[in-house]
Amino acid sequence: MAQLIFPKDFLWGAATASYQIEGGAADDGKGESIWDRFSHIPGKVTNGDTGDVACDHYHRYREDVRLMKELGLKGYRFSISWPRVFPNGRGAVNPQGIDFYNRLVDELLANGIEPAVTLYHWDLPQALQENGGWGNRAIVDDFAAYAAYLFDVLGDRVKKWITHNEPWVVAFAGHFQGRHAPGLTDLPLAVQVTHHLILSHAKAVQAYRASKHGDGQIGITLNLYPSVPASDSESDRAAATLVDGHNNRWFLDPVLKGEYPADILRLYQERLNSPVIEPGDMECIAASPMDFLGINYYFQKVVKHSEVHPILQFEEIKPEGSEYTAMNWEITPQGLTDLLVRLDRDYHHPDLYITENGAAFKDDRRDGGVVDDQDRLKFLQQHFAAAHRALEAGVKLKGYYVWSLMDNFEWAHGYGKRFGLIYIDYQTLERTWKKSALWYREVIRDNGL
Ligand SMILES: OC[C@H]1NNC[C@@H](O)[C@@H]1O
Ligand SMILES: [Ca+2]
Repeated sequence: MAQLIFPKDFLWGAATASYQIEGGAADDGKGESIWDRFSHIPGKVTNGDTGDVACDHYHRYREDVRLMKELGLKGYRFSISWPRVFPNGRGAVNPQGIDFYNRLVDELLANGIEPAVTLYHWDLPQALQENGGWGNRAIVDDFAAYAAYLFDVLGDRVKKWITHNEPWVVAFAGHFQGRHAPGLTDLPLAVQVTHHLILSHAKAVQAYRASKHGDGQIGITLNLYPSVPASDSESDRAAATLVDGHNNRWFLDPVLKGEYPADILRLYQERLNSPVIEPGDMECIAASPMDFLGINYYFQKVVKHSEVHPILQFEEIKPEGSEYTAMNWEITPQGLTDLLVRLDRDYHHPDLYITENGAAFKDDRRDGGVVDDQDRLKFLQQHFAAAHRALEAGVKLKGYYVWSLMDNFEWAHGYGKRFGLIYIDYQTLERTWKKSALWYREVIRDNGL
């Protein structure tokens, strides 16, 4: 019998994303995405891995839904490949592309699994990137039109929508650090991209409210983490505040309070002359309240002051004696509790979903026909317990999607980093259960642990 019982109707789920699992990168009329382009540039992705085939979910989705059913998932979070639906980003729809998502949604519903759809999880149509992509303000209307089309076609059956996945990563990994598509290294541009992402989120929310199927829930997913000063020195505490502003508050404040945080806005506008905010933008953002906040949680960060960059004056440290995942991320379950309690306190008690939490480990041990991933099972156990502590503190946590349903393309790391509850053999595409999946099935059945 479980000791930690979760609320009735708590939504236990798992998450994936289109470019990471679908494959079929040029099948049935799909257009090129910026990740198709980026992953084929030599040196960008470990081992030269690409999403050409991935888990071949595009062809194997019925088998994968069957696995979700066996897992007992209540919900499944997945993303739609914009260029599979609009090969050129706008204009003509690809009927075979939207047909795939219609079939997937119907298969989920037929198996009693609630779909949660992410509109954008990084695979922008390459045709739009040719026009400047997220750096060109015209993208805001393209995104709103793309969203409105999906609300119209899928909105009768899909009642949970997420506009963006991790806008910080889209903006800064893709336009400043250069380690993600489109591989740019321009900080003022990255900040301008954050504004276009947030504005496009607001326009999509407004399009949802205006759509004939707008009776569901819509939100955004942010990658958030507590930032802890490495010492109690003034400079380290200032660095932690800067990281909290740069990674967390810059996104939380506009989507939940309708304004950018003053400290970060001043820093960016004085030092970067960015973002350009046009008259009416902030009113539009403030006038587009959402129904829930999605949180992707993996770690907390310990930061110290650093001159490594003239503006982003912080550096992460890796505490001695801690446990780390295969991504070299410190394992910090208490950070999840602290984050959830903080969000509840500082942002007026919003409905929250953990839209991603999970870990990569080597997954190189077998126990009979099952992958013996005790480290992932323990990671999830600790983080589910941490979420339960937040529930006990009154946080309105409504559900938890484990990242990920299956091993998949981990962006610049390729296929070498395995986050799945289900193991993928990339030679045969065979799916194999891991012990963490068998354990998760019990948690869902008992609604607790
Ligand atoms: O790094 C693990 C995950 N993090 N959030 C976004 C996903 O696409 C990643 O695979
Ligand atoms: Ca518009």
